Amino acid sequence: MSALALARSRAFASKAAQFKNLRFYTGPTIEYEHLTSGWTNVKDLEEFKRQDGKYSLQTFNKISPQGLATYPKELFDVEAYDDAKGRPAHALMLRSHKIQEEEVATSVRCIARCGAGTNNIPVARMTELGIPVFNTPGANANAVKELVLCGLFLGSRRVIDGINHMKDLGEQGVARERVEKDKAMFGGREIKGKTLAVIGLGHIGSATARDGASLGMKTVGYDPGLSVSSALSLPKTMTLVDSISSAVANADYISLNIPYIKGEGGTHGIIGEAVIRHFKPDAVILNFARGELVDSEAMKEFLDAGDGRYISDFPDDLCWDHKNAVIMPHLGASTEEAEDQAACMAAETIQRYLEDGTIRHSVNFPDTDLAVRQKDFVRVTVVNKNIPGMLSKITEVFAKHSVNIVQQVNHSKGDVAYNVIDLDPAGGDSIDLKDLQKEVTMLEGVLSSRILFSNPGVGYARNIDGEYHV
Ligand SMILES: NC(=O)c1ccc[n+]([C@@H]2O[C@H](COP(=O)([O-])OP(=O)(O)OC[C@H]3O[C@@H](n4cnc5c(N)ncnc54)[C@H](O)[C@@H]3O)[C@@H](O)[C@H]2O)c1
Ligand SMILES: O=C(O)[C@H](O)COP(=O)(O)O
Repeated sequence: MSALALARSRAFASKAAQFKNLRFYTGPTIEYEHLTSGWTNVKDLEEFKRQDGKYSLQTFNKISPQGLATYPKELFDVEAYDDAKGRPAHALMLRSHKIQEEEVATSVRCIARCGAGTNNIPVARMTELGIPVFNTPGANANAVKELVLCGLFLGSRRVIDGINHMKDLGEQGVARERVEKDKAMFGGREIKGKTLAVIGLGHIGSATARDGASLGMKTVGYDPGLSVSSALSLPKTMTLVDSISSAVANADYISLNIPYIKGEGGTHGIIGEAVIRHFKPDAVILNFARGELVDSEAMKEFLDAGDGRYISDFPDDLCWDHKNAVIMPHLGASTEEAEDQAACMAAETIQRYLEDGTIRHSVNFPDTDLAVRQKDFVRVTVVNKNIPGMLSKITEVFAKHSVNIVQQVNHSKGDVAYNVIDLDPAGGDSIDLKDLQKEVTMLEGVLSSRILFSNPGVGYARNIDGEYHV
């Protein structure tokens, strides 16, 4: 185990001890239902109780064992979704698996994508259901950038064609006599001094631009949502422009590094005829972002017409066998380092959310971090629609139950708002958390609530279209 993984594992072991301490809680009585996350029929309920005291984490895809090892065994059961055979999960972890809503049980509190793109997750629907979706910004960026650089070289020199040709010659036993004559078929050009356009200057795009510049390339970039940290890391000589068409107009190499977003205003087929007509006839397009960004028909016409190249990390129905295309099997993030980093980051994000209610790296929920909960305090989290008047309705329920709120935070993002509220039970004789949670959860506009106290894996309730699921 790496030093980082070991440190994480120790930190979570100390958390486990904290949970154990709660069994010695000696404050006023707290009525607390062993909430079972919507598993209403007896068989499932029994199944869920089997996991009492632990979080259940299920995985899709091949997830790095180093990341999974950061889950303390005394707090987490980790298994593949397919092995769980319908047992409910508290959290799901995946890579490129296209997850369906029916794979997200009512017990699921969060989903983490070990990687950048979340287009394989129905994020809008998860928001409606009050489920945060996390990703791991930057965790695999270096791996992808290195493959983009590889694509840059593959696009400038006919290395793959040359290698295949040598195999043919070898089979015929004529390699030595033909090599010097035949190499004229595979001439190339140099990277230095050429122009690299980078579309999307986030973690991967900005790193690609930096390395392009250090190879002696002129760099041009386009990103309407450029973050301050990315802007500060761009090469000083980079020219920023205000449209994709302007960025690509004089580019010899074009790197796409933007997310795929379906629907109106999204990025489906963004590299279509209207943009491609601005390409230089011999431009090399590097697509290590998503296949759906490129209109295949328009790309094929471009490849047919000139000496342009298409280097892509994704299947393409029309260009896959084109002589000027190099298509790879989605290898960008498939390095040991990237897989470990993404899985460790996702695992930490999930653990912090499940244990403290903290939100970081979510694509649909606001960053939220309330100061550490004191040992005997009860933490309640509430997810609601981001509509006026919700906060006062929520706090009214707490006031009605005469509980003392000691600290709270409320943040919103898009259609959703998230509250973390700490209660001090020492003020009164008892807290009826069971009724309080039901009342809060069933407020119109509330989607779900959790009580972070007592055993892990209990205390989750959802309001699904006016029905209470615990
Ligand atoms: N091939 C792989 O294995 C692999 C691995 C990681 C990521 N990816 C893909 O690469 C994408 C980028 O990854 P990242 O880590 O750099 O993400 P990132 O979020 O750090 O950066 C994306 C950038 O794109 C910009 N952007 C969004 N829409 C744009 C548009 N229409 N035009 C120009 N810029 C736009 C954003 O403002 C942001 O700065 C991911 O969404 C994913 O689809 C592929
Ligand atoms: O968006 C991403 O992070 C990449 O496409 C990586 O996908 P993978 O984890 O399935 O390799």
